[in-house]
Amino acid sequence: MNFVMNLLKPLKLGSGKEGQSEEDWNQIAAQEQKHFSFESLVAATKDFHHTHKLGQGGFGSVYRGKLNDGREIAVKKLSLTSIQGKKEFVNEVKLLARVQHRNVVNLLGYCIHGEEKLLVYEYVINQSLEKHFFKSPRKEELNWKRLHDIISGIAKGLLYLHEESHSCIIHRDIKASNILLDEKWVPKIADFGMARLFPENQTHVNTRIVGTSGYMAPEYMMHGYLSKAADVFSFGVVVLELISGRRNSSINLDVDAHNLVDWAYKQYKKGRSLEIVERTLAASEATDQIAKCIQVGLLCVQSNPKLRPDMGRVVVMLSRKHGTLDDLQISRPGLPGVRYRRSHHGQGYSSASDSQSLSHSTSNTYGSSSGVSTRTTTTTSGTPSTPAGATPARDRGKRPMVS
Ligand SMILES: Nc1ncnc2c1ncn2[C@@H]1O[C@H](COP(=O)(O)OP(=O)(O)OP(=O)(O)O)[C@@H](O)[C@H]1O
Repeated sequence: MNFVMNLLKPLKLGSGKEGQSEEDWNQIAAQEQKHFSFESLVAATKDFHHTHKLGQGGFGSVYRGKLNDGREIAVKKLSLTSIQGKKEFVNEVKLLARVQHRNVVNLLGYCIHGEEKLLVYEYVINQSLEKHFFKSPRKEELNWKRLHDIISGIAKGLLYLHEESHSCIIHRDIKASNILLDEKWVPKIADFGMARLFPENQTHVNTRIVGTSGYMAPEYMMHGYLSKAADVFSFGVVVLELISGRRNSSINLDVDAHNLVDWAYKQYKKGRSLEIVERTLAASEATDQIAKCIQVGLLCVQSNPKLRPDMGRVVVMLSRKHGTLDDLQISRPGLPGVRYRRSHHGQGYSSASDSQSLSHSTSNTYGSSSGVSTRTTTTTSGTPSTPAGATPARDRGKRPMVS
């Protein structure tokens, strides 16, 4: 009963309200079920017809559909390798379905049909950031104002997942292809809870990935050290990618730099940070604001996770219309392949490059030399060494930290 009462509050049908009919209660209880029949999803997607397929992700295929009531949906058919029990799956989905924010893709419900487990999301029409922002030349509609709104929206969505939802959710795979855009270009973080639906002891699935090279914080990638700061790092990479129109892992930089993040930092140190700005954006008059956003991006990708701002601070910095961040010190960014060592002064990591020149580890497993954002799969035999007190990178990866 309490549970239903709580549900009523946001719907403004508060418990104190007189005349609450039984029908209302039933309706709300039914909504909470979040259950979709398999038949309704078959009908919505024309039997999962290939023309309805939106894409294939690490967790399964996604289909576009339309429900009888007119709602447009995206249905994710999870790969059958999930060994999670039905009850846990349902509990988890109900938990995730209560995660609701303007900048997070809405999970509408689920369906279990024999071995099949399906997730039903709101359909987000404008596809992913990745599909829009790395094209050259960019469309004029992707002007600075729009881009700034998108960056701020992602920051707010991440702040919500970290601090404002019922439990802290660390996404672990923030990247341009996991940010969808609605018809008004409002960004929505997708894939935010997939890992919660898979048990940690799951043996690896070929297609499943811990994170995406180029976006993963070095301390997480190299040592499995996971904290909210890992998402902050990935967010910083996305910011710099959107402003520059280049992928972090791209090797098409005709400059002496390991990747985009490294290049942006070097330009910043020389007082030439605006040189990384994408051509169409460079014409914008909001150069102060662009420069400030570059600084925010660079603050987020610092190698030492303790120096990165939390998302609350990021949101505040982005919302400040005037003023610079020049009083802030920005240290070296984290780079794949650089050794990280445990700080003597507390938990956390600092890179060898914080105090010395860059020293590359012998392993280049995580190097990005393909020019494409390479994804990294960790298997039982390939689990990175995990320092005491750190959350290990799991075989299944991407299990959000819940506090
Ligand atoms: N709610 C949604 N609305 C519209 N399109 C979606 C939705 N969810 C996913 N998609 C699209 O479906 C495709 C597959 O998405 P999915 O999240 O499964 O994989 P991915 O992000 O491409 O890869 P990965 O799972 O490895 O991160 C993508 O093209 C994505 O844009």
